[in-house]
Amino acid sequence: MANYRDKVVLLPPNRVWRSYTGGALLDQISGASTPADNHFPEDWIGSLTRAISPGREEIAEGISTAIVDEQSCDFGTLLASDPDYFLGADHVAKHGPSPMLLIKFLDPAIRLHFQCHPSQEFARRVLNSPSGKTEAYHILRTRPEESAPFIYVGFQRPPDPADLKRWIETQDIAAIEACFDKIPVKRGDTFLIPGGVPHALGPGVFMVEIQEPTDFVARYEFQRGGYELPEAARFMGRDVDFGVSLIDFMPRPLSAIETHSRCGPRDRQERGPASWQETLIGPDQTPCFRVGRTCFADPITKAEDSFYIGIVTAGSLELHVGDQSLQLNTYDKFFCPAGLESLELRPHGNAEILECYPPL
Ligand SMILES: O=P(O)(O)OC[C@H]1O[C@](O)(CO)[C@@H](O)[C@@H]1O
Repeated sequence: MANYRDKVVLLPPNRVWRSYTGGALLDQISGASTPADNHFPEDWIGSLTRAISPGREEIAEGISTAIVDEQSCDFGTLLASDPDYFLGADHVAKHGPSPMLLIKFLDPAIRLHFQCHPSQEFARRVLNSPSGKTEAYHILRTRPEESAPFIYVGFQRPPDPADLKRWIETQDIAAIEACFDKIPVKRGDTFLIPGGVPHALGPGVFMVEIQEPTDFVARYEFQRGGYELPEAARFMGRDVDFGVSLIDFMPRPLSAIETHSRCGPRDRQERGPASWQETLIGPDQTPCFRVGRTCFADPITKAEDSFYIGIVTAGSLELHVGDQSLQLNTYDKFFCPAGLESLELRPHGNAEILECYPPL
């Protein structure tokens, strides 16, 4: 194993097949010569979660590779070599040797399927899993051809469950879509989507997704972008009643979305004359993860109580820790071990880091 102490761990691209299309921007970020949208619209970051994709059961897709001390290794093997150092003894005592976190870049070219994920309570009760799939979106940018970028987070007009079941069976997508209003999004917005809340991301919305570490999804739309979902991939190998049983039918008018789904920033703490750290999602909003952001134009020393996955969401900087010195650019991402006391960050102009923390 590489000499990993007193170093951050870099997380190179880890593209994952999905049933929707996108990824041209991710290609561009990683320097591909001919960026193109295809069925690899996501980059899973610091992932120990295996993707569940129809027809790809034999491929161990989703698990991240890590780079530490200039050596490439399996991220899970690295964490397992010293869980208390990487994750923190308190985290390991409470949650075991798993980060309990999954972060992704999502770069959809098309609107995603109408879908819903189990809540933690549903996952524990029905799926024998400690995690459901509560998720959060932090919008990074939107494609210029999308003049009114949006997401759907429902229902604004909840249907009767029996009607919804019929619309799913007959694929009356217009009727399903009519249960939602478009929620406009822009760079810097953050939304929390608890398990049980039906949703669909709009086209061209490039984001960081922070979520519980599972790939559980029920999809109510069977065809998107010319791809037909096999039956087993629609309701996690179960039937339409199971798919509908995941859904929370509580009405969520746009005013409630603004109050409950749109998050932060708050709890601003000054870190320098032109630098601060703030909370985007705190433990009072979900028990599943926490999200913060550091905006800085001064050199700062950054110390945290727990491990986190950091994503440079604007600008560029030099990161110094011990004898490690790294140049990080926009959309670079890294894992900062719990055992690492502090980092020195020297921005070139204005820079911004999104911090994705595990549950408490
Ligand atoms: O059902 P689809 O279109 O493959 O989308 C699945 C994707 O949707 C999300 O749940 C976001 O809503 C991602 O986490 C996931 O990878």
